[in-house]
Amino acid sequence: MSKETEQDKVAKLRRDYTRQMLTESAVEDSPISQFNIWFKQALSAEMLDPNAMTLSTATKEGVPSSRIVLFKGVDEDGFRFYSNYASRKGRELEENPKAALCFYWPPLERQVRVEGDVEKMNREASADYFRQRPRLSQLGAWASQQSSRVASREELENMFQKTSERFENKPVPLPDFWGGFVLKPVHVEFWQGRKGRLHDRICYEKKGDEWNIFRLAP
Ligand SMILES: Cc1cc2nc3c(=O)[nH]c(=O)nc-3n(C[C@H](O)[C@H](O)[C@H](O)COP(=O)(O)O)c2cc1C
Repeated sequence: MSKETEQDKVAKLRRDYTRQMLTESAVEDSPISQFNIWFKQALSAEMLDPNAMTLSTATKEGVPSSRIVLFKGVDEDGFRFYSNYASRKGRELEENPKAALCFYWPPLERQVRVEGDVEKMNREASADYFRQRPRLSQLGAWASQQSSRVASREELENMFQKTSERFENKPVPLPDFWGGFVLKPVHVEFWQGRKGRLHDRICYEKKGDEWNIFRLAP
């Protein structure tokens, strides 16, 4: 008999989802209200980084890329996050505003998917948020030309040092290349893991000002 390889072990990794269920009649009329309920439960559950979400963007040719960013709030306008406008994601959003978000909360056996168009936040709102960031993060935003090549770690640290000296004893202002984004959802899906892979998938799709609610096969 041949020995089980690491690859075989990986292929066998799975678990059953049995904790909860989700039905069309139990969800809120608005996906934002439904998200707020689930996010509150995620915050109360034992897990690291419940506010980490995968953001997927694409070039105008449709070449996709994904990375984690931190969720910073939501209201009827959309889901908020912050980044460098000149970064890869920033450049992709400039040429193609369509994007998707994905949250995964393993202890709750839940996933939330959000799709829509992304807009830049207004400067006052970005500045309000930037003021609340720790000083080191504010300096880091100035020091890092996010997603551009750097020759070495040393170069990065030198940039940080120069930035610290530049703003010594002064408040760090909002860089013009940094700020918030708002993803305005048109499609939101709530996924609850269920037994035997018969998961619940309840979706919201925007039609005018209304949200249509329907179920998808798992
Ligand atoms: C837990 C976690 C949180 C992160 N939060 C942010 C964030 O809020 N904003 C951000 O620009 N990058 C954040 N990053 C870094 C991004 O994943 C990514 O490396 C960076 O934004 C550059 O991506 P890009 O080259 O695709 O633009 C985070 C990474 C991790 C792992």
